[in-house]
Amino acid sequence: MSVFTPVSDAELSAWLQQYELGELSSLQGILAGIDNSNFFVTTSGANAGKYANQSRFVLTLFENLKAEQLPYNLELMEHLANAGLPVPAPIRNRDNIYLGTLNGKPASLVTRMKGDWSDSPSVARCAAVGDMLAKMHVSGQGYSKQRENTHGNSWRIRTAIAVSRFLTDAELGLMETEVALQATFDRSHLPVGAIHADLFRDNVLFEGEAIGGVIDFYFACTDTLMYDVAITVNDWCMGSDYQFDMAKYDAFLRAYQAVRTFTKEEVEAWDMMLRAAALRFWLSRLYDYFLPRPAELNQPKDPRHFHRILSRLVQGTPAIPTC
Ligand SMILES: Nc1ncnc2c1ncn2[C@@H]1O[C@H](COP(=O)(O)OP(=O)(O)OP(=O)(O)O)[C@@H](O)[C@H]1O
Ligand SMILES: N[C@@H](CCO)C(=O)O
Repeated sequence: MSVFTPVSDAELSAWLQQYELGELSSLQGILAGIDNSNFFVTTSGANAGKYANQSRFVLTLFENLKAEQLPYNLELMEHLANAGLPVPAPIRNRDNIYLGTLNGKPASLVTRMKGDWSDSPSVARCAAVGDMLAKMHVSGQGYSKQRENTHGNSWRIRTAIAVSRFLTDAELGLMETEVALQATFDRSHLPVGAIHADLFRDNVLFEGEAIGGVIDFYFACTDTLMYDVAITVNDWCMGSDYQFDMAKYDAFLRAYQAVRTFTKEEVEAWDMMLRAAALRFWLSRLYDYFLPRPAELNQPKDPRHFHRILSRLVQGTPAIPTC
């Protein structure tokens, strides 16, 4: 379980007085998640007003992001929710503010989305995610705030240095080559916009084959759209043999392109985007595994998974299907 900052019923009840959501009915720490402290919150519900029909929320205490970094993410969620996409909407308090402080951490309540995630998605679910990601990218073009990717080039270099002593010679060779290649790869001609940047299987909730919610926008930033596609494809379409599952790969990329067509430059950059995405999560998992933060209980994710993906990707990547 990753609850880094505990919250008691009494503390939350007092905090909820700022909102028109009724009284606290239940508070439950969430087992999943490795970055923030998350809780399911149920209230008795408001009698009237904007949130009259809502009683199920998620409370997040942000463990790494500072309050001044959060408006980009929370207002992006609001922007996408207002566009009709199934994204949690931040709840505004009586003073119309959606971000507060609880137990010393920036904290926000958002709507609780319906559905469950699964680690073995069907081809139809992969297509649904391709479609949704493209809709988020298109809608994100109308979002005016900007935020630099905190996991970009300088982070890659810093993190590679920090974890280098834990790597074998072969791993270190691969990492140094890839960090250097990504540092000089020219992305300037690729379309940019608001990206989710962490759209893994555990961040999409399904009700049957329909998406009930896309969650966890806390790595969202302004970056190359194709990089976001690559992050998502590496997770959703990778087979257990570290080859892409071509039915999922084709379904995802066709569904995406039915909403937003890739440019010629994006198609040409595809293999480097897939490698950048694999490198990013190899690095962050290595860091979390070998240099963990103190937590009540924390289960770091396996870095070798992304080492294997990256090792496979450097041998070549399948073409993007044309529509
Ligand atoms: N708005 C929401 N609606 C429904 N469930 C949610 C919502 N937000 C979070 N959850 C639940 O909480 C779990 C953890 O949330 P999340 O993935 O945001 O954790 P995190 O630590 O912030 O991120 P990470 O994915 O980086 O570990 C999710 O798997 C999901 O079960
Ligand atoms: N999705 C990430 C964890 C959150 O950043 C991973 O699987 O490594």
